[in-house]
Amino acid sequence: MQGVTTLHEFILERQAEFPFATGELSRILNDISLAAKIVNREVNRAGLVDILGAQGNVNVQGEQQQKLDVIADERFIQAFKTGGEICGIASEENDDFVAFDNEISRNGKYVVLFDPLDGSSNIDVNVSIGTIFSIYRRTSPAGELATLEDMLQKGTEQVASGYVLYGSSTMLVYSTGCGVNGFTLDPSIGEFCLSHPDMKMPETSRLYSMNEGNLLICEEGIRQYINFCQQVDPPTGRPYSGRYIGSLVADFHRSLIKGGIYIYPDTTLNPEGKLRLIYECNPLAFIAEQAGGLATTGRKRILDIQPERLHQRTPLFIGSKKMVEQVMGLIEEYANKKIDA
Ligand SMILES: O=P(O)(O)OC[C@H]1O[C@](O)(COP(=O)(O)O)[C@@H](O)[C@@H]1O
Ligand SMILES: [Mg+2]
Ligand SMILES: [Mg+2]
Repeated sequence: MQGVTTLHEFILERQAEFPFATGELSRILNDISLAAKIVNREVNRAGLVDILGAQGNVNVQGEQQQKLDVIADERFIQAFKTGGEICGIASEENDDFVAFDNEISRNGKYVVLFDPLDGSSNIDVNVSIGTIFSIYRRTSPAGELATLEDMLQKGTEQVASGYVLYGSSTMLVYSTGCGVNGFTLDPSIGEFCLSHPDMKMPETSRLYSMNEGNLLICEEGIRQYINFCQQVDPPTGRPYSGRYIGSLVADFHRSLIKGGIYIYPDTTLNPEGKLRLIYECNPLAFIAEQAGGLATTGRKRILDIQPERLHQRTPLFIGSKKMVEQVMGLIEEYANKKIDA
């Protein structure tokens, strides 16, 4: 089709750049786009069919599972089970990882870790939500069942990651380590089409994003940073504007396009932070770095963290390079002041 590149075509074009590519990763990306279209259909008609509200269970995160959390989880697991490229998965919604125990899948080279529905608190109020995914090569031998070690790899080992944003339009954004590209779903043809080639995150911006309800229970350096953003100083474009959607995917997507910083710190109530390292932070950190941004715990690079547990949480400071560097500087400065005091 003149001038339009579909996701499928783009994946095949990029695959051709890797002489030894077998097509398995390409098929996984296509499986993800198909499952995303099915979930998108459910999201779009959520108010018309009985899929709003809570499912009635509490998940391993201690959260009330929403019906759409479960539906999205099932749709993606179904997509991952069939292809044969994937030997196992881990989902934010499931207590344990799943090793696919059939002959074809046992020979699959990859594992997928995912947050099937991100922004669950926004489902019922028709605010943008998403899906986040992360793909690794297995470390266990082919032919055997996938293992916990396959799931607990450092973020630096990702071969691909991305997210789907179910918003005013539906987008799929991903990276295989050669830049970041965004595709918009054209409902009239049912195809994701290249709309945001080679995405670059601006180095700085006037947008900051944090649930300020946590300001009194996080560390001083962060309060000082938010205070800096809110100071009146026209020459530096301050006060900056606060933006907080409450769906990580949507807040991240805005930062990717317009620049900005998203902060979800550890607090006295959540000493580890809230967001999940392997389902949420690693995949977005991979995208952020590929687009020229940064992702840290406030002290350490997210992608360098060695995961120890499936549902491990971490503080997250992600976004424009200069903004993340500035808040890290303040965190260190005030932590040292506290020590010296
Ligand atoms: O309500 P809070 O504490 O601000 O947390 C909002 C954050 O929690 C999340 O909803 C957690 O993700 P899930 O919806 O997948 O559980 C993020 O999307 C969002 O950024
Ligand atoms: Mg989430
Ligand atoms: Mg979720």
